[in-house]
Amino acid sequence: MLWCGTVTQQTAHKNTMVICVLGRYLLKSSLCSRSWCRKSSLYSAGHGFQPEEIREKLRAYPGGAVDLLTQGDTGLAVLTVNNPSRMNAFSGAMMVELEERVSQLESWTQGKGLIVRGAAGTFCSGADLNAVRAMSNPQDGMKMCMFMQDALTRLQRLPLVSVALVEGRALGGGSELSTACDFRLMAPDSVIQFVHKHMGLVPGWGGAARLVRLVGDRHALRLLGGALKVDPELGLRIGLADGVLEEGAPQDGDEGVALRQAEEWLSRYTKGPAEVIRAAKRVVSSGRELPLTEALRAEKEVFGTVWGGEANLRALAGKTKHK
Ligand SMILES: CC[C@H](C(=O)O)C(=O)SCCNC(=O)CCNC(=O)[C@H](O)C(C)(C)COP(=O)(O)OP(=O)(O)OC[C@H]1O[C@@H](n2cnc3c(N)ncnc32)[C@H](O)[C@@H]1OP(=O)(O)O
Repeated sequence: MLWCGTVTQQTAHKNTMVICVLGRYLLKSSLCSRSWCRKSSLYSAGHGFQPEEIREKLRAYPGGAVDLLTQGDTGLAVLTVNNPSRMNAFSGAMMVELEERVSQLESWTQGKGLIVRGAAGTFCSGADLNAVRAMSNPQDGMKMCMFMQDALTRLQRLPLVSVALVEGRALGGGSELSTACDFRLMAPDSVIQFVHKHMGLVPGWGGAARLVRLVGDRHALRLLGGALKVDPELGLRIGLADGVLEEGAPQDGDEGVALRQAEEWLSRYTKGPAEVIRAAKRVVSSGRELPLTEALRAEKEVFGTVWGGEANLRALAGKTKHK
């Protein structure tokens, strides 16, 4: 790794800038050599995880879509679970599309923030029960479980600040999807409910592991054991919700109101150079997932990608005090 030292002369400054940019490029390319952040899967063939075989099986259950809109000017993206006739339940084909959208976002190097929402004013009612019935044998269930755990873990690890915009209901797998985002914003009348118990199940898309980390083991056990309906007040109290949208439901079906509120909320945490915002998410991800020593080493590597970087040098050259 090239060290980007401080410089005194203007010419040296330019050379150092070039060296720093090159050094950071070399660092970034090595940064995600660590399994925890690169696009590798949680599972391997040894676990019976054959992604292409599973995709083919899931595509046999069509319906709905997972739409993605990226905004180059703001660095914000909106991912919409779109199956309104089924309360945005995930068909098998939508599970495959979700993974495809996550892959697109993994390649979006200028991305800073992500809003995950549902169409038609409701979030997501989990897996499509018709698909669930058709895949109820243990082998298919395990394959769907590994596929969705992998896709949602990769979504959570994106170097973008993500927020679930929860309107209406987030049930079952829908509640699990909300936990794969960094934050959750809830509409005043919305509900997050881990209904799995009523299905004779427990979460299978990674929602239990993430819920314990979000709210602690005791609240997690209450939500799973009791299939409790989490409204915004309870969500804020236990730390599952990070904000509540203002009253004043969308007028005349203007779904945009909630989305605009979510964009404004998220922009507080994504304003600034993309490389800095993405680095912030990376160091938090490593702190969230790794043992301390490894997290410190990962932090050092990420720090090296911004130390002496354009944003850093610009800030150092500037005279502005930070409010
Ligand atoms: C690991 C994930 C886990 C798993 O895969 O094991 C799951 O996520 S399993 C699924 C867990 N989700 C549920 O159990 C929710 C089931 N749905 C409901 O409880 C209700 O539909 C509700 C509360 C979402 C909405 O109720 P409401 O009365 O407002 O509307 P309807 O029930 O009439 O629903 C409208 C329409 O949508 C269909 N629908 C809703 N949810 C699903 C779903 N998960 N899969 C398939 N279809 C769903 C519902 O059948 C209605 O269709 P219609 O043709 O009009 O009967």
